[in-house]
Amino acid sequence: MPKEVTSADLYIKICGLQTAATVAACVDSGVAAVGFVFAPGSPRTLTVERAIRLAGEVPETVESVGVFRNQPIDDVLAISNRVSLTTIQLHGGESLTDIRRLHREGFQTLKAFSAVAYNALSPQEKLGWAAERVLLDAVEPGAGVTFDAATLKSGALPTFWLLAGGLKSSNVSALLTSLFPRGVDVSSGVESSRGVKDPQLIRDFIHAARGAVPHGAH
Ligand SMILES: O=C(O)c1ccccc1N[C@@H]1O[C@H](COP(=O)(O)O)[C@@H](O)[C@H]1O
Repeated sequence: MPKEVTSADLYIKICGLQTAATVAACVDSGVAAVGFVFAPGSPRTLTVERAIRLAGEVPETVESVGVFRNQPIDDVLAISNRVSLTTIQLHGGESLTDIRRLHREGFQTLKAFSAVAYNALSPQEKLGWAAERVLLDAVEPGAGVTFDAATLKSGALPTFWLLAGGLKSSNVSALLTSLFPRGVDVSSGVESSRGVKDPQLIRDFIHAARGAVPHGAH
């Protein structure tokens, strides 16, 4: 996190939402982004029809993010347009060329890498991603598993990067003040059981994350 990031501009994304109540808990708490999972095989995967209804509850000031993994870019674009998403998060082997196409189509992007995969990029490859919004995660996204975050301390990181992977209200503060990402993304850590989001756990997480950084006026 650039050291000047304050509680007002810390980017907090809550992912895997499936109900109007949890969307409202996020929006009312002033998150930067809410995530809807379209990658198949997750307990959080929702239908396009339900996502359209939920995205309709998200104000323009909050990013509506679709989460995809190794799906054809034409399909990603079709879903994103139907749901009126603002942002596309990609968790597979998608390339910078794919990212640039999504930008040309008017979407913001988040490109996820496992920390292991990101660390294994060459300096030239890291340079290619340096200006993109990148999310650094554990190897299995959405599993609530942490990774050795110290491995991120030695190499070059993009200007805008988010930390994800096993975050919860009890560990987010220490990780924010140790790694200084631009923000955080959480799914499992705000669930009462796998795939089931809890509005109070969402509020607790946001409170804990904001408490870790200097106070800033909204
Ligand atoms: O949440 C999912 O099920 C999911 C499925 C496929 C790709 C990404 C997914 N979620 C992303 O996983 C990370 C961290 O999740 P967790 O907090 O460790 O459970 C986050 O970036 C979600 O957007």
